[in-house]
Amino acid sequence: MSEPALRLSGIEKTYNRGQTAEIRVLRGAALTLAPGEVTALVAPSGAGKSTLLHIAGLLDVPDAGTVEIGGQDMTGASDRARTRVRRRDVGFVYQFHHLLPEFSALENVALPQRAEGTGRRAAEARARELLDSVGIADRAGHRPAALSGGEQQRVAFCRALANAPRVLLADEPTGNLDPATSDRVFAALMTLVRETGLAALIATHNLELAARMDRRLRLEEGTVVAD
Ligand SMILES: Nc1ncnc2c1ncn2[C@@H]1O[C@H](COP(=O)(O)OP(=O)(O)OP(=O)(O)O)[C@@H](O)[C@H]1O
Repeated sequence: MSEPALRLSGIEKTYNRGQTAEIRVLRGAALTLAPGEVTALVAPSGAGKSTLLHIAGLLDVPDAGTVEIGGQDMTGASDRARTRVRRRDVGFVYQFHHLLPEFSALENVALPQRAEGTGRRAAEARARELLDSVGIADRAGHRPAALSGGEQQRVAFCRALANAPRVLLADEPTGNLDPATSDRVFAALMTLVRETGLAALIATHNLELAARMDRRLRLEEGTVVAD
């Protein structure tokens, strides 16, 4: 088997450690994502899926356990190394899109590529292609404030994929979308996954969507179990 795109093992995370309000969110959570596979992460609200996604995406550090991305163990890596791997290998779609308000949709999608040294024309051409794949090429010149919630979500999705990451981590990426648009975004994702060997972990409450993914995992009492 090829090397996992992402491997988490023994992940522990407690908020407010040592205080009376201590919350032990992750208790030995573990999962492995293979390239070219879309995995659903289903969890009730508050179960810790955002915490797990942030740790997997190197935005937060666990109290214990290891995070490997593309076979590289990130435990104890410097902030600089974590930032480099995050930018190059991880795409993130957040629940709230975090688009930059002063830039157009096209620029928002092109920026991560520019940060990695891609020239403007090439970055914008790819951005346009991605926006087209989710049906919003005609909105490329609009700023986020002039886009609907669902359009913003699609821009965020394109931005996450702009640098052709190894791993896509998404928190309710189709939450604001109507069923037809959600299908379209999901189809675009599946095409990319099959074409590029991207590994995707998609947190969702939508069981119908989860049923269409390759694999389903559940976050339960701080551990990850197969559904
Ligand atoms: N920075 C923090 N400090 C203290 N507690 C936190 C912090 N972040 C999250 N928590 C708590 O940890 C638990 C898990 O939070 P998390 O955001 O990971 O849940 P979630 O499964 O993503 O929830 P939702 O589906 O509602 O977004 C919750 O009880 C939350 O209140």
